[in-house]
Amino acid sequence: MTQQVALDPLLLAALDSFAARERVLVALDFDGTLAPEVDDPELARALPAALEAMLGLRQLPGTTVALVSGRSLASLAAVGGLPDDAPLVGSHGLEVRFAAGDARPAVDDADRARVRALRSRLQPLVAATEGAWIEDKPAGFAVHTRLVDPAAASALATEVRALARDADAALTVRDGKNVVEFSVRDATKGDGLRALRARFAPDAVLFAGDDVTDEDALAVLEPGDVGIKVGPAPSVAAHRVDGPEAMARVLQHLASRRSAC
Ligand SMILES: O=P(O)(O)OC[C@H]1O[C@H](O[C@H]2O[C@H](CO)[C@@H](O)[C@H](O)[C@H]2O)[C@H](O)[C@@H](O)[C@@H]1O
Repeated sequence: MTQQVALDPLLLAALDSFAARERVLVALDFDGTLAPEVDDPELARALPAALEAMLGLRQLPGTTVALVSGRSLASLAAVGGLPDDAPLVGSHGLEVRFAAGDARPAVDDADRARVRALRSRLQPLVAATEGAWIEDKPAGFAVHTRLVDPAAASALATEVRALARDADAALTVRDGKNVVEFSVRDATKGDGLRALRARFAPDAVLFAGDDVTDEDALAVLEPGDVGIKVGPAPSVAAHRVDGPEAMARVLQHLASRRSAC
């Protein structure tokens, strides 16, 4: 199926140049980029072709494959499909794991107290909205509205944003796909990608993502890097693909070219 997706010639040329670099970092958003969207985040998985290509790339010399997600590190590790030693960035850049077991606590007791206080203020509103639910993360939580009637979802998003601002003016608030996220820390995926670049010292980085928060990572790419927007939304990325199936095709092409170098 993914073999039939045609990729733009300019993207193919960029992938071929990237594949020939000695040390590369392939850093990928998860939901909406590798994994099609589903109602239950715990059931999201990368498309098999994408996972196979990532696992193949990991075996090649000078090649680091990392996931960079808004999910908590624990959630990303659970659904990501990569081995335990794969680098992961969770919580939109806040939680960083370079290798198995080296993740440091991302929050302290004061952060946890702020999260608890905020959650207790917002929880009754969420509980009163059919289909809405809260996903907990180390530095905050996400209010999911995917299964909520659209008008009610919009009203809930407005209400929880206003209540949260009133409760804690220093919060970071992010809008995602059918989700509003609150964090007591303000890291971004750009911070996460910078940390990966500093640790693995690649000659070039490829980053792909579909959502607004992925723009922070795309914005810190450098000359010679490859940025790919997944989907139709506005982006600073130089390249674009339609969705996860086309992204799987990108990874297959890259794995094939790099293994031939
Ligand atoms: O940065 P990402 O890897 O793209 O993660 C962003 C958020 O993804 C998850 O929520 C989204 O995907 C769910 C599964 O497809 C979907 O049900 C939900 O509507 C989407 O918003 C995840 O649950 C969040 O924690 C991530 O921040």
